[in-house]
Amino acid sequence: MFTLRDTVSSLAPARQDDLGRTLYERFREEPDTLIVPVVDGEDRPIGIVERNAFFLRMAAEYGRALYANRPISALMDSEPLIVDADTELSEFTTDSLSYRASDLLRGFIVTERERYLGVGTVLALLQASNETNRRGVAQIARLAHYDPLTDLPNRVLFQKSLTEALARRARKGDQLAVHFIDLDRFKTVNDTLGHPLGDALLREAAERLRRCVREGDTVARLGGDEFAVVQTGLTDMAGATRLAARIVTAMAAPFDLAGHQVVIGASVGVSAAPYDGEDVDELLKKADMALYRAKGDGRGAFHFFEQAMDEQLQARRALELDLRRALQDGEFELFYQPLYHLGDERVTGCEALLRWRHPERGMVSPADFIPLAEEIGLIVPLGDWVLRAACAEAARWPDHVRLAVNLSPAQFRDRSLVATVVSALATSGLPAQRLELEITESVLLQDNAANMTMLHDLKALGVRISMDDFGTGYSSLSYLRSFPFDKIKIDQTFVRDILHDSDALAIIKAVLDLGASMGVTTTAEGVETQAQLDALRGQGCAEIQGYFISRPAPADEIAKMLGAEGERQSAPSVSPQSGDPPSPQAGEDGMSSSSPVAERTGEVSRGAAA
Ligand SMILES: Nc1nc2c(ncn2[C@@H]2O[C@H](COP(=O)(O)O[C@H]3[C@@H](O)[C@H](n4cnc5c(=O)[nH]c(N)nc54)O[C@@H]3COP(=O)(O)O)[C@@H](O)[C@H]2O)c(=O)[nH]1
Repeated sequence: MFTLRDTVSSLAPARQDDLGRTLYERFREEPDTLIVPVVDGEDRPIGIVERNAFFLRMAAEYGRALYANRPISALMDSEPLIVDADTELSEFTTDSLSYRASDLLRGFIVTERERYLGVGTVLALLQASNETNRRGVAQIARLAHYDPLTDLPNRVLFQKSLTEALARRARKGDQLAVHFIDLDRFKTVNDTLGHPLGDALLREAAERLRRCVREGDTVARLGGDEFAVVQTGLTDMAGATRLAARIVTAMAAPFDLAGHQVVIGASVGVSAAPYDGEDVDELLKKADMALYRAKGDGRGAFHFFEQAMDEQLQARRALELDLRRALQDGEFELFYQPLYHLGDERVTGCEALLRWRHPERGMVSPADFIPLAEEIGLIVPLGDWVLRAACAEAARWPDHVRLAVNLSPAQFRDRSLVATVVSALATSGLPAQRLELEITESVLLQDNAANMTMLHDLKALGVRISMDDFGTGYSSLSYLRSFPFDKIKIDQTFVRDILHDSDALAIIKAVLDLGASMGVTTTAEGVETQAQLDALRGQGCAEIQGYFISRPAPADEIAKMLGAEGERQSAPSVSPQSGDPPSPQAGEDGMSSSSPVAERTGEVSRGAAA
């Protein structure tokens, strides 16, 4: 066996490029790692293989760079060949070896999740290669079926075991269960205590799983913190329930990691044969769906597959595909809802609210797609688009009208948020003082220190920061102390109840007092009636937002309304003679084709004329 050091130092200095040095440094940190060099037919090193998929992929890149004798940077952007995850290792027959070897020489990338395949491929390469590499074959062969960290069967062997167990089940006529297990807080352990302790945790988790099952069952590590069990010889599902519960209990017990007591827990999804199918892929897919539900139910639980999950997942997948396409196809648009100053009696700002005009579904509410966009990471490009489009629009409004934009916690995780805001302001020419960014306390709940730094950076630009949905979270008050917010927006649930719930009124009064004592503007959201407006005015509320003033409206209607307002000499009154609440037939703002927005906007204009 060779070390990476040997491999790298055998290369001409010009070839010891940045990537080589990176690999070298990483290897120095984990010197026990199995390293096998891969050479081409003429004994030239073309890469290395290591048990970690990251290195394997880097090795393929490295080999590609060496082969082509070009700098790595020139190759990073080229199109990689992604090997199909379902390719069977048996496909690597003698005849296909040279073909596969040439693939590596051209440079292919093994996806991170399919390590076994990478190992299998390299095995094939090694077999095809010279005597030097044959020494690595035995170790690599074991890696093709076992996870080196836990010594459990890997995904390939697991699938093979499940296939065999299903065939036995069919002969005997008994039942079988597949348990998909995902550790709940493993990533936190890895991130906070480091990878060596993360590895120790995985080894201990594997040991606990081994102790949970009976002889004849198969426990496997599928990758990362995912494990699976094939439970055989069942007469009914009670046995599967007992095993799933046993696994949850075993994983809930604290792990002792070099003196650190760590509690993580696990979620389990279960599918069963013959009820959920007789096919390996189908059973795995259904156990995975059940696991998704178990995680959604708050983790540390198990769930059996139910048909409804399949339908929900299909619907979610369809929405996800549509959502990814929608941004490219320009199906998103922005509506704006005025914020009205009760003292000045004029519109002092507008909140940008995202709308999705779907070609078949019609208007889709942001409440229905923003959580999904957050989950799949699409909120970052979508949020960028919102910021840029809204700033460009607001730059055309009168100078005293601010723009409010909602930010998701996921946009803070991206770390490029401040740069995006700077760029949106610069491109649009909107002064920073006219931009208000609305965040909820969840931004401060997650990764508090980093998010707080970003908030301070944004404030330093001159941008205003509002605390949205105030009163609905866990500890809003403590968050108010932790950051100098410019505005507090009282959640609409309190405004809705202001007239008939003394608690809601008391909370609103308290928040208004708090805002006044802190010198922070307070805005009441969701004002729908004159009576609510009067009650808020009576409590000294400065600014309101809600259907009573205007529903969210398309940009051109808002521009017209602001233009009309700007032309007025006298301040408008927001006490329409009728004082009617919006019609219940009016429909959701922007969610129907006959928008009531113009009507409500007209009402503000009518107020202006009054
Ligand atoms: N991260 C982002 N989140 C966004 C963006 N655009 C919207 N959102 C969030 O989606 C949620 C639902 O928004 P929407 O359906 O637009 O609802 C807003 C208003 O229409 C509604 N509203 C306003 N006045 C009234 C009223 O009088 N009655 C009533 N029943 N509803 C009213 O309230 C929503 C505004 O909420 P808020 O943001 O808390 O001010 C919502 O959580 C949006 O934040 C986006 O671009 N990015």
